Amino acid sequence: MKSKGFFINSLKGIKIMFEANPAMFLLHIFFTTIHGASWALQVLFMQKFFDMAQNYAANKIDFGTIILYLIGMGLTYALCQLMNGVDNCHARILDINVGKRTNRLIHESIDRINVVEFEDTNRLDFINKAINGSRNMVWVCLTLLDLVFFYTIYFGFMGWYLFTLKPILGISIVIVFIPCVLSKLVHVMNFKKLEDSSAPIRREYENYERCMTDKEFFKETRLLGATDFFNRLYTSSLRKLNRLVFIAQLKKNLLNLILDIVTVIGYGIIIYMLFRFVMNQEISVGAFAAVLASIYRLYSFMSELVSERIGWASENVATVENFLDFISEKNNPEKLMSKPQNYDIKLNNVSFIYPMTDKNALDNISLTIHNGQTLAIVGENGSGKTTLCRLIMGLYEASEGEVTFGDIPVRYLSYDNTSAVFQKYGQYKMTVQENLSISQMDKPANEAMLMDICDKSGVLLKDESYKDGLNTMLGRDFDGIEISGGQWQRIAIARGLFRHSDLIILDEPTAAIDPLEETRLYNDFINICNDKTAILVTHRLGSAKIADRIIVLKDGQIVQDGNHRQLINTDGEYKSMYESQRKWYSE
Ligand SMILES: Nc1ncnc2c1ncn2[C@@H]1O[C@H](COP(=O)(O)OP(=O)(O)OP(=O)(O)O)[C@@H](O)[C@H]1O
Repeated sequence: MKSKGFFINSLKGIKIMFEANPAMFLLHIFFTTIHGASWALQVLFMQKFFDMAQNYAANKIDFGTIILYLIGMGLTYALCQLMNGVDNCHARILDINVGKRTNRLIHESIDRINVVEFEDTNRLDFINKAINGSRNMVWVCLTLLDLVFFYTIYFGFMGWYLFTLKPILGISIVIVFIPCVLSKLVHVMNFKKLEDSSAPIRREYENYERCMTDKEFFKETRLLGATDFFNRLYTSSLRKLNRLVFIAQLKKNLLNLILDIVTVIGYGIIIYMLFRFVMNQEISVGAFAAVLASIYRLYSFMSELVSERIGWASENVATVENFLDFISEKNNPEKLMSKPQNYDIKLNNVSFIYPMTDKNALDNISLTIHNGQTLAIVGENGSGKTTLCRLIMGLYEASEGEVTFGDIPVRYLSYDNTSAVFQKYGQYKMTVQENLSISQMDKPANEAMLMDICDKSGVLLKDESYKDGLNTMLGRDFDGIEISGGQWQRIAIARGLFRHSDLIILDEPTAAIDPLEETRLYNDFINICNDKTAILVTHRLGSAKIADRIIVLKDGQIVQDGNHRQLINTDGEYKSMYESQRKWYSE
């Protein structure tokens, strides 16, 4: 799709900035305008002061008058510095203020998208850029606002001022600045090329660095004695990157040198012209001094605008466009309907394919799960168990066929009254109580109930590690305690059990839990789940026995369906899996 460009995206962003806080936005425009005008005023006062100083030397004015002009010039200097500070500081305050709105917009948009989109790396890339865009938006928009209300005022004034002094001065200054603008533009373009070509190498060496230093990897890397290996790979990709940067820097510096020489020659010509004009009394001494002092300022504002401001904005405007596109997407209607009473869950010829893959993860599944039933789903790795659970929860939409609760398609239903313990569960760095009651923070927590759930899930609050009971902070990030993988899993189970639900899905909830506790938990599940529909995914077939019904998945299809007794008496997938696990324990 064609990019909408800097202006259109900035205008859209400016609308969001205005809506976030109209008063603050207008105040910023006011400050920026005064800031631009203050530099123009300074040039005028400087000319006046030097002209008056000449008059004073010729005894045309008294000392008091020249002092007044000196004070006036000092005040315009002070105003410039003051407005510089106020403008910059207010821009930061505006950024924080608008940030509240952009953050909310991005979080609402993320909440609206289909969960399956997180499985698509292109889409993930887009979302990450949109998140960056939400942070960059204010600064990209401020570039446009400053261009209009600061730089245009200052450059416009200087153009007018020089032109009225001597038209040739105005024109020469523009000509002298062309090499400066060109060099900055070439630099920005080269930088972009360098970024594009170095991005994969950068990813490569960051990956090798992570393999040596990241908490997740470094123990294994050290144990395997692979540090040297990664170090070599790291050094080699760093060398490639350095070479790219060196060539880009060399080109940039050579170009800068040539263009700087052109600019210096141009300066020399302008100063010579100024000298001639003042000697011929075509311009005043004050105008000579004011122009001389302003050339440097003009140059620095020009290079700041082109290389820093516009350069940065043009590099980042694409992320702002992603942000604006993302927040205007309306792809996923809000799930609003409540579930019907005593519903059966029906899957009618359901198939599902993950984005960017070409094979169905689930293939033409038809299944009815009766209200209140406990269903175990078993099968080899990759047979589709987790995917089936996600479709039943309504997190993913079927590619073909339909999942219904009663007669209502699951995509129209809210997630209320559905609870789950995920295979990859969240480790929220919060207190035990917050971890458990995260699904109903708007209601006061029932402490007795929380304690009971902790007891049932094996979260041993009396244990000395949970020194503050329910208020114990978990995770080192916020000075909490570190707990083991199995203990985190028990917290996740407790969270799943605490949530009020008529459907609970447990996707391998006990993989990290010791066998004794696991047996106790499964025995308790029967009681905990007796008034709900429960779906349990497990690799340990001994625990599948507690279910009323077991289905066996293979290559995305149901290959067996029955209770433990029926399946164990039938030659098939379940019996062979069960026998092989049993042998492991009995031999
Ligand atoms: N994010 C994904 N993107 C693409 N394909 C995926 C993704 N997740 C799973 N798959 C594929 O879908 C199929 C089913 O995966 P699923 O995770 O549902 O299996 P599973 O039975 O739960 O496996 P396990 O027992 O290992 O947890 C597999 O072939 C897997 O490769």
